[in-house]
Amino acid sequence: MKTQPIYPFTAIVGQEKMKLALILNIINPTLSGVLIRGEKGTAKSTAVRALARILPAIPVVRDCPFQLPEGEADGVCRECSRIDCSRAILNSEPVDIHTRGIRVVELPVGATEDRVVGTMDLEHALKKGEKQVEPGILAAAHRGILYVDEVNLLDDHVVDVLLDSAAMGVNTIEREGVSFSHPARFTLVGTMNPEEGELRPQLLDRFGLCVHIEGIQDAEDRVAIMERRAAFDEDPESFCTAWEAESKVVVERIERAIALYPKVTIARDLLFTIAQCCLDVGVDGHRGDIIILKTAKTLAAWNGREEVEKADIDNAAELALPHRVRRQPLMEIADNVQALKKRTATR
Ligand SMILES: Nc1ncnc2c1ncn2[C@@H]1O[C@H](COP(=O)(O)OP(=O)(O)OP(=O)(O)O)[C@@H](O)[C@H]1O
Repeated sequence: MKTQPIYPFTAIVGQEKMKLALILNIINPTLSGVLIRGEKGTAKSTAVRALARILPAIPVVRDCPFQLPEGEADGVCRECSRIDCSRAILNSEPVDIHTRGIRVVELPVGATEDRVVGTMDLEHALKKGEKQVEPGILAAAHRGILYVDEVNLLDDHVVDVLLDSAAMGVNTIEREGVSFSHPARFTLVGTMNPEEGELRPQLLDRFGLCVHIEGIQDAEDRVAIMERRAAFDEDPESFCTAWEAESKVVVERIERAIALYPKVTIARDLLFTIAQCCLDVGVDGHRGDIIILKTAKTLAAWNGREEVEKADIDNAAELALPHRVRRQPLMEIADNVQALKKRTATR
């Protein structure tokens, strides 16, 4: 089946911070996702779909509702009696593996906890002694990107479940003491317009990175957006071909960074720099410190280095701190660390 052309990632004008936050989460999925706060129509969903499109394809057992590759399959398949392929895997029969692109799964507005987590048919379990599982959105999102538009309008409990899975990489479906777990490792991207209500600080804190996004103010760049979009709509295939070489450069850089990340080191005095930065802006808890450290290492890898520099910490703090700072009621979330420091100094 021919895939629909998607507006290319590299053709997105500006919005560098958002693009970088997305890329860093692809390189290092333990960054626990990105929250994109701000205006509508600023290429948020375009960027996510476009990034997924250029990432290397992955092997998946055909029709597996848990998106498993063959090697990861056994543990889950033993209990996934509903699916024919699991029997084949357990009997060491050949299974049909296919290669497909990274998926972007969108969480529908008003999704319930059952829809997100999945459900189990208890009657079937009691009668037949087999777990009959109805996989949820977290199963569909495994090894892909979960895009949650207007995350601030979701039920708090559902957001909690999403953030738990994003942090632990596992989802557990539980009914009356019967439980079923499956891997659920995905890049979580939440978007929200703060004018429509804030997320609770406890939930904000669990998004690894946060970027503020607004419409581009430069007239020339706005013209570039119009021209590029018009060119894409007129002839999507030629437009994508024209941007292919640039996309390849980004993908190769991501692949090099993924390979380099485990080798990245940081000098101990820079850990003190991170700790002091978090103390200066008044962060609750320690997630901020830990995420700055991981982000700084990921930035070093993205920049082709095996050692973290002070600039990586400054850039990481811009992405990891704005949503983690203690605020007074009705105070807006600051979008840069300088503003945070100033605010703390005048308290
Ligand atoms: N910086 C940009 N570069 C290229 N195209 C852009 C840019 N900003 C917006 N667009 C274009 O504007 C349109 C809206 O973008 P998109 O749907 O990605 O916005 P969004 O931020 O996801 O909006 P919403 O919050 O309403 O879901 C698309 O046609 C997209 O190509």
